[in-house]
Amino acid sequence: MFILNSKQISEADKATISINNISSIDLMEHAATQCFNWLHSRLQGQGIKIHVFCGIGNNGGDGLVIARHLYQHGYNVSCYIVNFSDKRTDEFLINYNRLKELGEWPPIIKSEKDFPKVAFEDIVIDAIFGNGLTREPEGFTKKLIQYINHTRVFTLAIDFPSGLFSDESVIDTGAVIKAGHTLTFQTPKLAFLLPENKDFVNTWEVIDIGLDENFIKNLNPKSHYITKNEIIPIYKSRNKWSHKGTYGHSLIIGGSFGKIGAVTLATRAALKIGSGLVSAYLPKCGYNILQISVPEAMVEVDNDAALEYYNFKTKATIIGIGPGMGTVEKTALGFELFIKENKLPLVIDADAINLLSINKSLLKYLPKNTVLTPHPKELERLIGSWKNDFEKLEKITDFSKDHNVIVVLKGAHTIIINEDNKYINSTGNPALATAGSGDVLTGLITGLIAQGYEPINAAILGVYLHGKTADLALQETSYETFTASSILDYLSDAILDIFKQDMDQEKIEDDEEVEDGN
Ligand SMILES: NC(=O)C1=CN([C@@H]2O[C@H](COP(=O)(O)OP(=O)(O)OC[C@H]3O[C@@H](n4cnc5c(N)ncnc54)[C@H](OP(=O)(O)O)[C@@H]3O)[C@@H](O)[C@H]2O)[C@@H](O)CC1
Ligand SMILES: Nc1ncnc2c1ncn2[C@@H]1O[C@H](COP(=O)(O)OP(=O)(O)O)[C@@H](O)[C@H]1O
Ligand SMILES: [K+]
Repeated sequence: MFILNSKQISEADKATISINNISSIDLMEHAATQCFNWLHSRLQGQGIKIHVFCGIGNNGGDGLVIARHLYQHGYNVSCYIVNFSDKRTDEFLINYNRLKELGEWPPIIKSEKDFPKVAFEDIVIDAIFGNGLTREPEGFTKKLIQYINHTRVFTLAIDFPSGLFSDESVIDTGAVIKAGHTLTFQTPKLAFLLPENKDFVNTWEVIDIGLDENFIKNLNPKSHYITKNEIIPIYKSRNKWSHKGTYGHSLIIGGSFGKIGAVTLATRAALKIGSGLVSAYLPKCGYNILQISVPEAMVEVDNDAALEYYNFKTKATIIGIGPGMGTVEKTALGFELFIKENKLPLVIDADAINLLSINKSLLKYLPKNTVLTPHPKELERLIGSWKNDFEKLEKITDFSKDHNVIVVLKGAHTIIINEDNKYINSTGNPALATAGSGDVLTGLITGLIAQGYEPINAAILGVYLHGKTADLALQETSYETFTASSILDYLSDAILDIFKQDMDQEKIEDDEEVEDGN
């Protein structure tokens, strides 16, 4: 799924209206009716108090459509116009009149004294600002946003939590709605997927409002939200005549005394994702541990307690390096020589990233399309600090271009950056916040590259499956009891799930839905 920026959304709106011969007012009616249906199917006519706050642009227009449907269905609704400007859009005015024709005259909010009483147990619909936000809300509008947030009432945001920009950082964090849920139009917004906006964006879902898909594709958007639809074409099925040589040889390098588990987990992961052969190269102290816990793997050893010589004989297709490796001096020196001489594709994680951060002159030796998998702290050591999440993405993009590498920034929404392209993962949950889950990811990506996946596709697929295991597990286990090994227990389910069709939950409420039109 593409992620569009604010300008691209406006262009797609306009193009859809002219290409598909649909009027702007009908597009709004269709979009906002879907929001009403969403709420109606959940409330089923309950008498709960609903406050609809409408701005004076088209986001406000959506709010007016929703308010009209709510009135017509007998809900206990109050609608208000947040008069932050005397301008009005045509679509706003048409829907304002349609509401008045029902005998409902929304009061105008012009200052703090006009704020209505909102109780914790009510519902607020936030249709104040959407894609047309040009600057931070100020004055009484900002106060209203703070007032709504202060009540801690459940807030359903239409398109955007008001005050949030789609592709730039919020500076005044006191001027953004803290939405309980956001119904956003056509595509996810980059801002929803960044940790700095966690207080404003809770859960969200995309409402397909029928913008012209060909037009959107031709915009050539560089940001992608990775869901099952993007994974299906990446997945490679197996050929009847293939053999283990077809699926490559992964070599996992890492481990140090006390951290043999990290390299063991990565080795198991490379095997479990289907690498034809897997070898591990680790300090001698880990030999028995690895041979016993992963009997399918071959093992070569270095010095006793930490890597030093990197003199393995394995002829690998791909090397995954770093888990549990440590950064002691002799390991750092050996690593430097290894990187300078290595010609094989690499997946670089953990301490291998830390060693590159200490000695950045080594970056020029990395083969093109090397995959680096930092968590935020490792990233900071590598590229320096950032002022906000958008600057962080820019810095990673520059780093990716300068060094011809792919960066997998791990997090709640892991972001994969390959030059100008961003791929943001949709799967995963806090069950993955457990020791060793990053080591497993390294093994998965390595094992996929071994099988012939392009590094970028290996990163996208590996991250998606890694997250999916935790999502599937939560149907039968708790967050707490899920460990890094559980990722591998659920890996098969995650792969099989790629080809399962999801039931459309919303279909259940079909009977309740309102057709477009007033
Ligand atoms: N057919 C369509 O187009 C469809 C559109 N749809 C809906 O339209 C929404 C976009 O509508 P929109 O472009 O009218 O922008 P919106 O967010 O309502 O507000 C803009 C107004 O606010 C003003 N303003 C901005 N910042 C401000 C600030 N800090 N403080 C004060 N004022 C500020 C700005 O004025 P200006 O910046 O020019 O001063 C302008 O007057 C979109 O999110 C979706 O909900 C859907 O129905 C689908 C079909
Ligand atoms: N809240 C979360 N939601 C989704 N994924 C998460 C969450 N927390 C952690 N993860 C995932 O778990 C992994 C943790 O990796 P990392 O921090 O390197 O762990 P470790 O060093 O213990 O192996 C990453 O893939 C990350 O995306
Ligand atoms: K809004």
